Amino acid sequence: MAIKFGRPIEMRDAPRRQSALASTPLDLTIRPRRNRKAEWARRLVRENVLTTDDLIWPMFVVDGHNTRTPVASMPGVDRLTVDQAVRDAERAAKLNIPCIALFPYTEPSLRDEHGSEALNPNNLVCQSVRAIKKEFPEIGVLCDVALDPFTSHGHDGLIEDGKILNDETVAVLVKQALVQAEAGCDVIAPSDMMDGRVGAIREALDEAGFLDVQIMSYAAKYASAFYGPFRDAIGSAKTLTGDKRTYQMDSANSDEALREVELDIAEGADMVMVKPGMPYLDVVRRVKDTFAMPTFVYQVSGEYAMIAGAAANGWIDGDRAMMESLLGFKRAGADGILTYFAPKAAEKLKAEG
Ligand SMILES: NCc1[nH]cc(CCC(=O)O)c1CC(=O)O
Ligand SMILES: [Mg+2]
Repeated sequence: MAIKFGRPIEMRDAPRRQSALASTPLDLTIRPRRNRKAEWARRLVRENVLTTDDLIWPMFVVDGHNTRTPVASMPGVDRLTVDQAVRDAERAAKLNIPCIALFPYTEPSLRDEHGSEALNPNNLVCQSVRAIKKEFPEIGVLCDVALDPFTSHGHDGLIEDGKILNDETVAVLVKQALVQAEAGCDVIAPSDMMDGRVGAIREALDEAGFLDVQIMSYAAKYASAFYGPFRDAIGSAKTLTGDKRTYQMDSANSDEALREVELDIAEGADMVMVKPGMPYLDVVRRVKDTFAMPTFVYQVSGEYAMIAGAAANGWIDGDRAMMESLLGFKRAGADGILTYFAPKAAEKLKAEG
């Protein structure tokens, strides 16, 4: 079911012919439509642009060989075995996408209460980083730091008596970050929302000599229903007990986002992120205006699924909705966007020249 959207209807500069619709013109000095009268004029006054430089491509990796498994709730997104992740990294490099982000689907048998597999220097993420950096050293690789892909309970941290422990979790996250840096990761991205983890990770990275490894903190990360498809993709949807509201933020708040971002900057974050994206554009704008930091936004799995799913049904024009949503992040002040649309958007931008 293809959607047909309009051929361009442009205004004419020539005086209108006599027609039944003609009437006396309104006495308007200011007619904002003049600046929209033709594509060249719209281009001239356009305030924001999306370029390939704005994109970070998140990928899911899984054990095995030469296999791509579709994620049912994310049409167009696959789980990739390491060799296939390298192929997609090649596609990213060819498209000039600056950075990719890696998320593992961990075999259920490797998940435990403490998320021990996160510290295995040969886990899927570390294998992928090594394989990708070996073939494509010029592409940036970002690694998520959190325990949820590795825990049997699906939480980002350690649990005791039903409570997520902060400081004990931070100690494990520090080790996870070091293991990833050792594997060659360029950007450490803590997504767990424990207090104090950015400072602890920065200190440990510096002590270990990883002075140039950047930290992009998921600084204002909300407890969101839009993470559903991601949890399918990494296999934590079925195992997750309860919700993440004691560590991820309440969606009613935005002053709190500023306090969270301020702390992460003080602790050494090089870049900050707001997540999810579309329901939180106001937060992106406030963060950018307040701190003038490199500010990123994550268009999360549920946002992707809404657009890709509606497009697959022929309910919206998928390409246009994709580009409009990405430009919206730029307009809100984001310097970059983590989005599953990255390869598609980059291809479109390339084709448009
Ligand atoms: N801490 C893990 C993590 N890192 C990124 C996402 C979500 C990304 C997406 O939905 O696309 C999540 C899920 C969660 O917090 O439950
Ligand atoms: Mg915080």
